[in-house]
Amino acid sequence: MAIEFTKYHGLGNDFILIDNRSSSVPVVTPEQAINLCDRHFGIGADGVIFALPGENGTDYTMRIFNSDGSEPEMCGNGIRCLAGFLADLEGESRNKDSYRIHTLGGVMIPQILPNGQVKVDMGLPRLLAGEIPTTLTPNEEKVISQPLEVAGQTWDVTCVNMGNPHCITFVEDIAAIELETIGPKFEHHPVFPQRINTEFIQVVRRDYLKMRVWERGAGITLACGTGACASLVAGVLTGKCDHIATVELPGGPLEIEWSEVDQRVYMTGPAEKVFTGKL
Ligand SMILES: N[C@@H](CCC[C@H](N)C(=O)O)C(=O)O
Repeated sequence: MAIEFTKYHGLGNDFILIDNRSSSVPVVTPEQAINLCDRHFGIGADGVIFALPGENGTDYTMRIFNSDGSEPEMCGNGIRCLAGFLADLEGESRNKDSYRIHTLGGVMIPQILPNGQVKVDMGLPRLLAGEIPTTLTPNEEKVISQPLEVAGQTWDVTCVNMGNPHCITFVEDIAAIELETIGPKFEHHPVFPQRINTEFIQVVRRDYLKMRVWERGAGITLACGTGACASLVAGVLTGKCDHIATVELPGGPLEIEWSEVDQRVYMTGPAEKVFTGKL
């Protein structure tokens, strides 16, 4: 069976998008996703994203496999790409600029703006240790500026769940972090039973953060949307940044707001179509 796909990226965080609207079961297995994501022997991507029929009254469902075949609950850059993909699939029959998307991390609402950027209502951040999940503190407590031993060093970490789990550390200079060495040690640390995405943040100004990320199931990526949202929330919780800030990633900037009105997090950034193909 031939399967059509479209390659998209959000700030260099790249995905293979598949039209899966006629079935609730992804047409590609996690093992096949690993091969498709391979940058030498496959198409090359950080993950495979499926546009499935909506559940619980939503317009569509998004599922995603990481490049290691694991299934995360949410993907920020991916959901912007999905919005662009759905708009393309709907073509002239499209009658709205925003979608309610069911994900394993909750309902997300991407809106395609007149300038082509996509603004996503990412919902409420979850902060309790049991919601991250982490065993760093008791289940009902927040993990804000807690010490964590990783690779013989004590790191000051804050944990935020944006649909998926994140552990954020503020540092003087993100360039000095040996991400490929330390990233896997955070990801597989026993205090994170579902593994973790790890962000290192340098505060340039209260409204400008620089970020590098080691993603669970994908390693170093050029950008992570949920990670940028989680990092801004961590910055507010630790008094380091404002509620609205630009987060600069290796692939480019995202605009993030943790609304003081409705406490929801909003992310705005690009979604770029690269090419289409057939498997
Ligand atoms: N790059 C994504 C996050 C993808 C999922 C992540 N690797 C996980 O396992 O949670 C983003 O833009 O949010």
